[in-house]
Amino acid sequence: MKKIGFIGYGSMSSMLVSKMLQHQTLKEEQIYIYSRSQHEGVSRFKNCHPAVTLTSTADELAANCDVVFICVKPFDVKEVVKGIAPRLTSVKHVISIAAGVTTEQLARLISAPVSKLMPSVTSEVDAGVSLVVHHEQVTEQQKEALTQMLEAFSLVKVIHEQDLDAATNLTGSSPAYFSAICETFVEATLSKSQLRATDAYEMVLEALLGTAQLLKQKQMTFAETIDRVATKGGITEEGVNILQAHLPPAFDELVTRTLDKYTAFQKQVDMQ
Ligand SMILES: NC(=O)C1=CN([C@@H]2O[C@H](COP(=O)(O)OP(=O)(O)OC[C@H]3O[C@@H](n4cnc5c(N)ncnc54)[C@H](OP(=O)(O)O)[C@@H]3O)[C@@H](O)[C@H]2O)C=CC1
Ligand SMILES: O=C(O)[C@@H]1CCC=N1
Repeated sequence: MKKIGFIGYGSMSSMLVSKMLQHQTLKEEQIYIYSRSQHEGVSRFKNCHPAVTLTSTADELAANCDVVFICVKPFDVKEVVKGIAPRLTSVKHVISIAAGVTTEQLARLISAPVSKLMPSVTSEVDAGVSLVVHHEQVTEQQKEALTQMLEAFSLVKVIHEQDLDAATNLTGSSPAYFSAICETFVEATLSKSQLRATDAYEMVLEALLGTAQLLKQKQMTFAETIDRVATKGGITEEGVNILQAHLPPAFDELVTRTLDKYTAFQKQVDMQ
């Protein structure tokens, strides 16, 4: 039975561990966690899952585990990985979830094959996409094992690293973008109506869910959905026209600025 370790027990790693346990893709006995701060969430998790091993150092975790997930913030990755590099030999598999740190940057530090995973907070409700990139030397068995760990609670897409940052905008980041759009939409509506905020929130939430279900279950395209709702010469058409006029520059800037930030992160990691 392979031992699977998680370095860092924050928002994403706690979600990944809980989901893997819930869907029984991992057993408690297989799981090792190293939490630098050993915060309350870690002890609560250990109380619920007594067979999980909490290690007192990252080195102890790396020495014991076959697969090591690096779940720390981008600028902490290098320090963590350098500290355990001698343990990350060619028989192990290292999986980093840090945005803006490439597999190549990690491969330069260790002998173990490296993959990158971009999870999504939407996997908390068994939805969303897990983006995966494999560097050279990751074996077919390791690729398959990672897919199996993730596919119970997400759609797994294995892609080329050159597209990872752009794809992350559509997956891992988009719940924040959709929320920002809905928040603005609700605020504008509230400023011109007597609706209660809670009702407006509920209305937009149900509409959002329904739209996603329509698109998915009926396999409707975005254009078809717009056509079904925006009657020619009607009211919605007016709203769609406004969005189609104003959104392209906003999204163009969003994509440009976020991709530039990934590049800046990579450069900063190189300089560390
Ligand atoms: N939030 C999201 O939706 C997504 C996040 N990501 C990536 O996931 C990574 C983690 O993000 P997220 O979970 O949101 O962030 P959190 O701040 O919730 O978690 C980061 C964790 O890193 C740990 N940590 C920091 N420094 C060290 C260190 N030197 N040694 C050991 N552990 C350390 C801390 O864990 P502890 O206190 O347990 O030591 C902390 O909880 C980031 O790199 C981010 O780019 C990727 C896709 C989506
Ligand atoms: O915002 C971030 O840095 C990470 C990457 C994807 C989602 N959250």
